[in-house]
Amino acid sequence: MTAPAIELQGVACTFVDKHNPAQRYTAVSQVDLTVGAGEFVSVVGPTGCGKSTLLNVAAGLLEPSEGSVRIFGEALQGLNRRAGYMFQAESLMPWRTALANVMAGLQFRGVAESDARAQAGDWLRRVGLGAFGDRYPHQMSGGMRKRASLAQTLVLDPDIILMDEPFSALDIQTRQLMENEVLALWQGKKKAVLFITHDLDEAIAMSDRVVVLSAGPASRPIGEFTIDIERPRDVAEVKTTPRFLELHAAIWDELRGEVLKGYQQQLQKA
Ligand SMILES: Nc1ncnc2c1ncn2[C@@H]1O[C@H](COP(=O)(O)OP(=O)(O)OP(=O)(O)O)[C@@H](O)[C@H]1O
Repeated sequence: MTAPAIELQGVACTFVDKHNPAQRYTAVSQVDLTVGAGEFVSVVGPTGCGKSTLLNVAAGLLEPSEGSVRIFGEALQGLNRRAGYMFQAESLMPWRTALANVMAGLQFRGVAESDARAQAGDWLRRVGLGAFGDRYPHQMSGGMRKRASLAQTLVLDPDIILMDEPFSALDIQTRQLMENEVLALWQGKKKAVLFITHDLDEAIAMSDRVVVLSAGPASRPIGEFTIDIERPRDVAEVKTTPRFLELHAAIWDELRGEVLKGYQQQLQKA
């Protein structure tokens, strides 16, 4: 049997309070989470519960205070070099064109310039930006910049893709286009995806499995749902199917109480 692409076991992350170093805050605790090779898993949960923390642990950007992280069966040490990331924030370098941005990762890896240029051009075409390689980020729309970021991530051919609310800044139509494009690309290559989102509709429409986190502190998975909706999917169409609505109701039932708790905590903090 192939080892899971990502396997978190008994993970806890405790932070020191910035304002009061004597205080500790345990964001997540007792987290077991796996993503199989080629599997698309979304994590949903109330605001501030620790979704990004878990993604950072899987990326090797944050060492957990407890527990273990295995990547394709091997203990993760330092950065996860089998993973590519796509975060909410802009990842493009403003002083580079779209093509130069997509080429950059390959060049850092020592790929010859002509080869890097050809591969980057190929990925720009695949994300619909073939004619825009010479544009700078400020000359592109938000959707185009996201496409370029996607090409920038996928050109490195990672076995694992980590996505933290990558489309949350986009308008709904552009967002649906991007979601469908990601699904089509994923369907072709079947990478393992760990996808963080606030949006339950998006999580269900995209994923093979949705994991629900409890409200913090010491947030942990409290529910796991297999999304048995056939593929290929169109994210807009799938939302009108009876099975989608059934799954949505079941997951929301689990999530609602936690969202309310998370909201109360935010109010108390404010
Ligand atoms: N480096 C850090 N130092 C201190 N506290 C941190 C640190 N990183 C995260 N936290 C705290 O851990 C908790 C979880 O944060 P995280 O960003 O993982 O949540 P999230 O679920 O991704 O949030 P959101 O839904 O708002 O994006 C929050 O209370 C946050 O303030």
